[in-house]
Amino acid sequence: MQAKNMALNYGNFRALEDIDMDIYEKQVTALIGPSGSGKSTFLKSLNRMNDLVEGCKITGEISLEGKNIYGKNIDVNELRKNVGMVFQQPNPFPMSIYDNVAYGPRTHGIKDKKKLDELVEQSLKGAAIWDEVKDDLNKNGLAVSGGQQQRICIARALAVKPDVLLMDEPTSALDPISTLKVEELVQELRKDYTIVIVTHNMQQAARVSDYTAFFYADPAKGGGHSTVIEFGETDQIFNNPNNEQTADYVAGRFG
Ligand SMILES: Nc1ncnc2c1ncn2[C@@H]1O[C@H](COP(=O)(O)OP(=O)(O)OP(=O)(O)O)[C@@H](O)[C@H]1O
Repeated sequence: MQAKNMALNYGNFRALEDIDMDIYEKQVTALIGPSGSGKSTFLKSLNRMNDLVEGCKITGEISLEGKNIYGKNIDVNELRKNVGMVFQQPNPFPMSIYDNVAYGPRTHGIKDKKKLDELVEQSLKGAAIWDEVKDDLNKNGLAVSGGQQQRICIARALAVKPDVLLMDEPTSALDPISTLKVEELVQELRKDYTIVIVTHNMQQAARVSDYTAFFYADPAKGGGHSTVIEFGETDQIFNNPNNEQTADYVAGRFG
């Protein structure tokens, strides 16, 4: 995916501006930056989740495989099938584990039981939770641990076979062991998916990502007007940043 001269307003509040960024295929891109620097806002722009926010206006371009996702004739349901999302709080639907994962394929018209069984198994395996739940597929998706719920949500996102997976602080509500499992999973998933992950955890960004974008709102601009002030390979951003704010932030000196 690619953002070109992208800017976003919530009403009169200019949250993001001058965003030019490549999101490389089958790589993990981490979005880091202080609270309120627009990381989630940018992430949600990548599958048009901000369409649901009244007064939100986006200019410039965000493209998926060369096609502007804000252009004419874009089917937003199709876009969200290609660009899936996992949220900060695990949010399984109040239904069985099986139905959670089969939900997306069913809404896209797949009814065949054998096909659905296959997809559910594949997706739960893809989310590294099959072994833990395979004998309990009828159990309510909310009746398992938070870490398992999050992997069920990842399986639910994988079930519609997206190209891109957006993850908004996917481990911030999880214990350290579940966090590690999700981090290991991200390492596995990057073989097949393009992943964009928002994280406040610098070690996590350094561990799981190939590229890192540092979002920053210059206080001199009086709030908002956030932009990506540095983008590069994660190693470079963490070990040899070009920008003073990036260096201070990754060293934990503010934020
Ligand atoms: N729906 C909204 N309406 C108005 N302003 C919003 C809305 N959502 C976010 N904002 C503002 O946009 C700016 C960017 O917010 P955003 O949540 O994207 O930042 P963030 O970097 O993800 O923060 P955090 O790390 O705290 O989650 C903030 O100033 C926030 O108050």
